[in-house]
Amino acid sequence: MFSVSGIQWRKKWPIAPNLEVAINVDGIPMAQTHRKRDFVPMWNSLLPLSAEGPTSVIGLHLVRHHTVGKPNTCAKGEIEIHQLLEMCGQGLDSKDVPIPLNAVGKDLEASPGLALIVRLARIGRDQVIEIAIADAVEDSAVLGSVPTSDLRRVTGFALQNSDSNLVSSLEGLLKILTSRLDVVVKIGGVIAKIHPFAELAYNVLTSVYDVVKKQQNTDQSIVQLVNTMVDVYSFTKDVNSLPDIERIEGVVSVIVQETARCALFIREYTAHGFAARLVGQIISQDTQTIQDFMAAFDKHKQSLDWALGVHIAFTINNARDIAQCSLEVAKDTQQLEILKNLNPVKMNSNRDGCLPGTRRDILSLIITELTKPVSANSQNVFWLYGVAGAGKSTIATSICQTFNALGLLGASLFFTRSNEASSPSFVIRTIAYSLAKSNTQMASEICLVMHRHPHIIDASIEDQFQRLLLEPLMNHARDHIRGPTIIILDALDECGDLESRRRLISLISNRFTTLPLLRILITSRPDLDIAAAFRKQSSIVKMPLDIATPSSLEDIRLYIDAEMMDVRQMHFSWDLDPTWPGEEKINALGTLAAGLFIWASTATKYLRNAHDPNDALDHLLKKGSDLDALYAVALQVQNSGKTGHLQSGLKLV
Ligand SMILES: Nc1ncnc2c1ncn2[C@@H]1O[C@H](COP(=O)(O)OP(=O)(O)OP(=O)(O)O)[C@@H](O)[C@H]1O
Repeated sequence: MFSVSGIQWRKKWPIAPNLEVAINVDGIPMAQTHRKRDFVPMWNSLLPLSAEGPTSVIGLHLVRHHTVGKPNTCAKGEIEIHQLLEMCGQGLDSKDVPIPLNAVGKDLEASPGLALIVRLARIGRDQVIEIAIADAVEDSAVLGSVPTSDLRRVTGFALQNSDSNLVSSLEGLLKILTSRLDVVVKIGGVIAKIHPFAELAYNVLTSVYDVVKKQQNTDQSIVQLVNTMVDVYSFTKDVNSLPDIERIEGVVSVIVQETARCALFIREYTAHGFAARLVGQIISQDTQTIQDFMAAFDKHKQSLDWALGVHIAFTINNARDIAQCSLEVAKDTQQLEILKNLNPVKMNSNRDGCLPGTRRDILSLIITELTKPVSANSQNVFWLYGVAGAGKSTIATSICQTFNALGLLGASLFFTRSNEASSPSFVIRTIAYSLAKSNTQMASEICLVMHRHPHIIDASIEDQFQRLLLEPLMNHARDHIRGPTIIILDALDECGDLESRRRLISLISNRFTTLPLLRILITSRPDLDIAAAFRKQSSIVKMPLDIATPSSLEDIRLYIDAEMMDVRQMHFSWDLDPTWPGEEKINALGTLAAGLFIWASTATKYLRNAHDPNDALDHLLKKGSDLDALYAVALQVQNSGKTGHLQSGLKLV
């Protein structure tokens, strides 16, 4: 057991220094306590030591870790084993013993009372395991998120399987990591941009935990990786005392995104990777990936320590940059030149995603579905359908942003009727081009196809599908067991017309389900041709976007409430009350919207652009929920010359 007595810091720190005790025996490093952020730390750790004999010297260093830079020893002491045994009473139920320390450097006052308090314990191997694991899950229990029965079960498991220390320690580490992530999921309840990633990482790691429990073998490298993540998440222990969580929001959000990506990797690795490694297929690539993740987490830890310890605004590469770092990009310029011959079109979304805090359930459901482990017979096409203006494209935009940040986005095509590029004939080759751009293996495969079939872009879309997508993906999948790559096709009903998209719809419903590695999210209105083709296909997962659910109605209310801030700002000269137009009227508008975001967005645009916001609001409430009536009110005001900005809003509708 370790604590420290007589500690007097020379400086006043804004937060407690990060301390550990490092122990060596005869100069050989033996063990260290976990790091503790406390002005007077109590580690309470059990540290197994072994020594040559009674004259071996135990060296103890009190080490301070910094937010940046190397750790330094701030006090040290030493004692011979036989002295320690005498002081402790031969180790049987021994008493606390102070080992005097000398202050080193400028951190601590030299004080005669400065000492590490230790106690000897003589224990068996099983007890070592039991204590180590109980110690490991203690943190989770402190967080209140792990029931005691779980604690006992983990310990029990370790004892029964004391030959497979590695597995049990990975299991214990995963348990801590998920309980720490649970804290972050709860923080994500407040900071919406963290939430989807934290929830994804939590769900995936929980499933890894279930797999690991059953495995007899695992890799030391994965144990180290999870250990590194556990270390990064130590900040969750201080959540209640953190000065203000917003200050570290940027760093935490990057960490959580990295964790989600890493969790997906670990799941693939533990589920499929082990068998593949046995036949020696992907070992070097995985080793590199694990090292990259460890390096990234170390970097994030430094950023976090920096943000926690130094009270300055901290700017970090945005998530996109981080994702791009590990994305395999087709760098070969020659390859890029060949790929350009695919004549891809740009159909990116330039709109905003969901207002933070809205659409949580459906976003979480879609993310979970899209990230399920890839297996030969899993469903891989997901169709989100709903009436006009329900909010499908906004959801697709959020999903696109999420997977782009995770580095898992293969292609995204946002069709719009007014854009000539929204033609079925461009779809397959644009997907192929995007996939090639994001993955070097796919780039090589597709370039090979283009070399063999120089006129492939003039071929039928069925041929293009076979040669540019199916065959390259099959070849690619044989050698690379990796997480899913996401393809998004938004507003399929706006891609061409009934006649021109007939073959594309048939291709999607009959052949896309055979594509390995890809997960495809399609959104559309339930137009007859699309509904008829997808309805009968059991391998397509159908997700209705129901506008009448309580959560949809609550989301709209949240949205209107948020938009009113803009309306008040726009009409600052009216000196509106900060709560204008009041809860009752916001609820009335929410009821009129009846789950249709397009109604809410048109109505709030109308209020923003009106001359007299009170007058406009009364008009709106009188006219009821009919969209036509809403447009009529809007046009009436515009024709009377009271607004000059409304037309653009109406065009959008
Ligand atoms: N979760 C949301 N948060 C903020 N705004 C939203 C949200 N959902 C929808 N909106 C707003 O409502 C408008 C309509 O939404 P969206 O275009 O996503 O609907 P849609 O179902 O795709 O419609 P359509 O079928 O006509 O394409 C958008 O312009 C957007 O401003």
